[in-house]
Amino acid sequence: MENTIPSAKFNQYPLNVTYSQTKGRYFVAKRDITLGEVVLKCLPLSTAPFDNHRKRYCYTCKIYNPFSNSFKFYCKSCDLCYFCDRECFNQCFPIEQKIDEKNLKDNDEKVICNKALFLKHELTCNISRKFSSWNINDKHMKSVVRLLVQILAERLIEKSDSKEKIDIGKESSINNNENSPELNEQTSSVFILKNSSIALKNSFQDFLLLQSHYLDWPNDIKRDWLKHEKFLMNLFKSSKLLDEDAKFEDLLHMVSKIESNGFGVYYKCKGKNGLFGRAIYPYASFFNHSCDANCDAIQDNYDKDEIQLSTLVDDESELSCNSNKLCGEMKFVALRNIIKGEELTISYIQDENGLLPLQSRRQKLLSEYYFLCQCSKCITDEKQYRKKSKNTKNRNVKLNT
Ligand SMILES: C[S@@+](CC[C@H](N)C(=O)[O-])C[C@H]1O[C@@H](n2cnc3c(N)ncnc32)[C@H](O)[C@@H]1O
Repeated sequence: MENTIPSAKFNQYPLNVTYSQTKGRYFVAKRDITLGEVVLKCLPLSTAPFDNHRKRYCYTCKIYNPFSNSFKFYCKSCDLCYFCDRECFNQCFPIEQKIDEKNLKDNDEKVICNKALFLKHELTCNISRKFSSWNINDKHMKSVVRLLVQILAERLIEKSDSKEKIDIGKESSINNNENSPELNEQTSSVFILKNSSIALKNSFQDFLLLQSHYLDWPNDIKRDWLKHEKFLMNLFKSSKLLDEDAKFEDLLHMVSKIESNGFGVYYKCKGKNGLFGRAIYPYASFFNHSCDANCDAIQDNYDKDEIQLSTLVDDESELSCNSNKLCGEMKFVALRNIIKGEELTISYIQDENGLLPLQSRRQKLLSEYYFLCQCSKCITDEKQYRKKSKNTKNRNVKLNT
């Protein structure tokens, strides 16, 4: 793990990645940081809404509208990808909106397509349909696999060199390419990749470097997953998202990486937070947990209080979110002044008032994340606890003598 410290990636931020044997890789402040300062901004590698939230989540701009029953634009084939407006829909479905460049007038806006998004949908549309037939009640398992599908599609997109930029309107072979997950060169030269944010963008390789706790899983959890080995391996291999020689254990390590490093994605509505899915931000995964965290995550994109609502046709409340398309950007801010060299941490568990006792905190982290917390608060509390129980023992010995 210490060999995989990508410190150079974080040049523009006031942090470095370092390593310790007990806590793995983690962030430290490379200078003094002041309260409220942004220490890191990241874009997600992938996001997946929970099934019952998918109709209010925009596949393109990643906005969530809790006031809408369902967005009007969606993929009828998979019924999984919904879009908040036509512009977002067009970015994912460029064929229907193809513009003949010769007929384009000077003032006409070109349709800008997000090639990576288009390819991702092409690769996952079929699998998403088959996935709906997976008859399980385990919502957690289902949502983890949904996210894994999106992440594995990233691998193929990266292989296809998605960074090439070119205008839509040139001849495309996409129509002949409907069922093939193999991405040919012509396909990849047809779109503009829209990526204007300065937030850090992760890659599939970054995901692979994340920590897995698969080997620490209790047997009953392993058994639960094993029950679905045949269905899942068939699903991933038939869609070419997994290579033929991949083993189920490889898949379970990826599942564990999602569980140990995934972030809940929240919307804020009338002052309350609601969870609508999960996402993976590999660079943000260098934040270790602390029971007295000095940083917190803010997901700007989902803050409904900052997004204008406008009433559109059919009396349906829809988002007017063009100026807010942050594509799921998450930023991390300092919760207090932090001095150079101090570890930067966030909290993985809900204990806002710091009221949970040491044993409960550690038990929660062990059962949900499979690690024994070694944060400075737990170490201090543990020392005090030991001292107290030693004093009590001594007192009891004295009383008995
Ligand atoms: C999101 S990752 C954080 C980065 C990780 N240290 C690494 O090397 O990739 C979460 C994992 O880091 C380790 N970790 C995080 N906080 C910790 C803590 N307070 N004490 C011990 N280990 C911790 C655990 O192994 C946990 O599963």
